[in-house]
Order: sequence, then structure tokens, then C-alpha cells
Amino acid sequence: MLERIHRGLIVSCQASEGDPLYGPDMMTRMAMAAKLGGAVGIRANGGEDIRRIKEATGLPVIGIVKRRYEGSDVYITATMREVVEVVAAGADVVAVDATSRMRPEGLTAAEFLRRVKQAFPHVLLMADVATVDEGVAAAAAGADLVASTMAGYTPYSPSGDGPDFALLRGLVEAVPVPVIAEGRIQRPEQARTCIELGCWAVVVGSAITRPQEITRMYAAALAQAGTAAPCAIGIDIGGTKIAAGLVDATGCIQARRVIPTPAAGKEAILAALPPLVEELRAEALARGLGLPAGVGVGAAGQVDVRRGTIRSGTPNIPNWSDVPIVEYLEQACGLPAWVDNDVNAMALAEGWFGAARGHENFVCLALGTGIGGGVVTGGRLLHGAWGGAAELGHMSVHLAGPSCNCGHRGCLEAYASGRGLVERMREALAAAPGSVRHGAPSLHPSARNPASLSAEMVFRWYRSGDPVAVAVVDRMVQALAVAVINIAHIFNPTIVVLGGGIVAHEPWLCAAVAARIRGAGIRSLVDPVAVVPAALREEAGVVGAAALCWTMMEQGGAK
Ligand SMILES: CC(=O)N[C@H](C=O)[C@@H](O)[C@H](O)[C@H](O)COP(=O)(O)O
Repeated sequence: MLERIHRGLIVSCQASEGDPLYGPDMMTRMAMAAKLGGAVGIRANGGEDIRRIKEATGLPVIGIVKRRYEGSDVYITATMREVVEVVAAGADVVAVDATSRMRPEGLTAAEFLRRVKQAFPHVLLMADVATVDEGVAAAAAGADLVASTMAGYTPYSPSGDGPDFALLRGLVEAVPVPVIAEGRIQRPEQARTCIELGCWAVVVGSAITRPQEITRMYAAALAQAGTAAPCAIGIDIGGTKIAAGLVDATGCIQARRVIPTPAAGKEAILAALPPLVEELRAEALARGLGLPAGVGVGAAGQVDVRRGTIRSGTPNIPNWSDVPIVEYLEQACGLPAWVDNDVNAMALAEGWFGAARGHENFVCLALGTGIGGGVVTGGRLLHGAWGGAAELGHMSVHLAGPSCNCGHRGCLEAYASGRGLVERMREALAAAPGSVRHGAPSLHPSARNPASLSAEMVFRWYRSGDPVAVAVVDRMVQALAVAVINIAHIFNPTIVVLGGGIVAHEPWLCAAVAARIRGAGIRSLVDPVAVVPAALREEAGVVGAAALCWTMMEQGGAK
């Protein structure tokens, strides 16, 4: 029997009294329809339903009897009376509540499970639990299967909108018997995730057999249509701060929350996100914007967009690798979620609301401490195999150039990022120490402490005509021009958007780069390319992360 249901879908066919579908005729039809759809088993409530469904479908049946007893909240096969009813009806598995709550006859779950096992050793016993501890205790007491059925239905277990993946993961790790995923599994991808987490089988009820609940979801969605501007939540996770915003359909941030990035790393950062989402969701409802379309996350580093994980993040955040952020947010917040690299998110923001509006083929370069890239081609972000494409800062623009922290030589980042610019200036000063003309060299901070050099200083000296700074900045512009020519040759964009902190302070760089590329390379590709500053500044991260939701939904990634 266990082999028959392995990795399969079990459909719960239950209707309580007062439900228009109540009664064994209707439930048997439901079960037959489920069988036609590929169900490998049925979960049914009550002796008559169990008997009829088993007879009509021939599928394995998990039987329960729901009955309420005064003085106890346990209602799924709560006493031996219900167990006898289920077994007598011919169920293959008897499922019982195995939570730690007070039972009607004053027994503990373990005592009850032991008695059931003793009375009916040939029937498989399934324990419906709400926590990992309850699952472990149930298996120790003789349960053959443990199911997450009660997660969110006891006062001490968290209840979200979707399945409790964290509980399932914990059960799979800790419980020595097969784990059945059950409870609030609403979409096929969620069911699939349960199997990928190691669950033995998946039970789905309401999303298949309770039409009133399915109808309610649709009706609620339609009620929002046209009455509220769609909005989305964007979260920009950086090394020093996490910025989250409620972004409306025009790209305006309606509400904003900023917190310092928790220094403790992965767990602490993840734990900080759901409260931000909750606050912004409440803002959305309070402002009449309706339920946010989803949560988009922009994160520095390498993001696996297919799996929704941060593969390896910024070194500024400890332990920020292999972070299953999408699954975590969906489970914790009950909203669809997406994640992408922060500069990809910035590119989306510029495409939806900024300098690249109306362009289908464009490239963004974000010039900050390092350099990130985002490529949009044919209206879509270019992701490569898993999302790592467009590391344009690590495009080499000089074969024999300085070595870069990526291990390569002559990367754009080594010339045109804040860090690269400072390093080049430091080298140049070391080669010509007396050359800072404006401002006495003795006062020159780098003369005393080269570590205090900043990109801002380099640009200040550049403006004052210092020949070393002029040469260093000129090389930066030249490197950017070579990069843009390469970009034009490879991607054939109509526009290249330069953003990030450096361009926000030095927007003239765009015109300087544009002047340098004219007449170079393949004319038909390079000449028409406009080089423009980003329109969205600090807000690009949050707006882009929100735009990620709309983009993914529009491009068929709706969840
Ligand atoms: C908590 C409780 O009483 N659960 C019951 C258990 O049999 C059923 O009402 C659920 O429909 C079943 O667990 C499947 O879950 P979902 O309908 O969420 O897919």
C-alpha cells in the first residue's frame, strides 16, 4: 500500500453537514473524478463515505471520522469509537489526531496511538500532527505515517496561507517514517515542492474538492479588479540596509520601510522580512490598493532565478549563500515571491518607469563599489542558464590590465567602479607622488594615509585639473566606452543606461562615454546607441524588485 501511494496525489473528499455536497453519493463521485485525474488515494471522512469510495474507486483510502467531544478540541478520530468505525469500513489507513492537545478520554496522543496499534496491528496508522516534536513522538508510539494535517490548526502552530514547508522539512529530517504533506496545498507547484522536500505523498483537499472555497478565491480577485491599482512589494537587500517598499502601478513608492541589514546573517535576515511584508500588506489594504501582487526581491550577488535562491551573495553579509528566499517568503507571507540580482531589478525599473521606458533592448550598468549589469533583450531579462548572466563589470576591457578580485585581468570594474577608480588613483599617485597640483601635497590626505582615498576625492581633483586624477578618470571613461562598444556588438541594444552612486553624482560621465564611442567599432551597431543616466536613483532597487513581480506575472511566471 505504501508503495502504491509513493510520490502520488491523495485527494481528500470531505464535505460536512450543511455543505451542498454533503453525503456519500456526492463524495463518491468526487473520488471517482479524482481517480480519473490521477489520484493514487483518497482521504475520506465517515464510515459510509469510506466504504462507498473504496468500493467505487478501488483506491487506497485514508479514513477518518470527525466528531466533536465536549471539553476537547481534538475532533479527527479522537477516540477508539471512531477508530473502530474507520477500520470496520475497510480503510487502508486510519488517520488520527496526534497533537499534544487534551483528548476526550484524557489519554495522551502516544497512549492513544499505542492502543490503536495494539487493537489493529494490521491497519496502517497515520498521525495528524502540527509540530516536529509531535511527529517524532507519534512515530515512537507506533505511527506508520506522519502527516502535517494539523499545522496551523492548533493555537501553538503558525498558520499561513499556504503549506508549512518549514514543518515538512523538519518532519522529513526528524521522523523515521514516511511524511505525508497535508494542509493548505493550493497549487500544483506547492505539491511538487512537498515531494522535492522528501515527503512520501501529498494530500490535497479544498483546492480540488471544495468548490465554494475555490469560488471564493476567484470572487475575491474579481472584486478587486478595476477598483484598486495593483501594487507589489519590492525588497532590496544590501550589505548595510534592507529597503522595502509598497510600489504602485505607476512606479511610485507608496510606503517605505528601511532597516539595517541584521549583522548575524542568513537566519536573522530572513526572519526580518515577513514583518516588513506584513506591514506593507496592511498599508496596501489601508490605502485601498488591494492585495499586493507579490513580493519581489533584488539581492546583490549571484541569484539562481530558476530555483529562487541566492547562490552566493555579497561578502558583506555573513553566511549569505544558498538562501532559499522565494520558498521562505512564500511560505511565511502567503504571497507569490520572486528574486533576482539587484542590477537586473534595476534594469526592470528603468524599463518600466525610467530611462529605458519604451525600449525592448537595453543594457544597464550600475557603477558603485563594484559594477553590476542587467541586459534586457526582446523585452526580457537575459538570465543565462540559471540567472548568472550579465556580470558586465567583469568584462575585460584590457588584456594586460590590473588583476581583478574575480581572478580575471583588466575587468571594467577595475577601472570604472568606485573601488577600481581608487585603486588606479592610488597606483598613479605612488608612481608620481608629487603630482597633486591643487591643494598642497602635504595636505593631501593620500600623502599621509592612502587608505583614506575615495572616489569622490578623485573626481574633486579631476575637476580641479589635477593631471593624475584627470588621467585616471579619463581611463575610466575610456574603459566604459570600450565596454559599451562591446555591449553594442554583443547585444545590439538601442540604449545603455548608466546608474549607481557614481553616475548619480557624476552624470556627465554618460555624455563623455557617448562621445568616445562614436565612430568606433561596427558603426551600424555602435553609433545609434544612446548612453543615458538612470532615471531612478536610490529607489531603483525597491521599484525594480516590485517590477520583478509584474514582469514575471506578465511573462507567464504567475504562481
Ligand atoms: C484541519 C482539518 O480539519 N483538516 C481536515 C482533515 O481531514 C480536512 O478538512 C482538510 O480538508 C484536509 O486536511 C486537507 O487539507 P486542505 O483542504 O487544506 O487541502
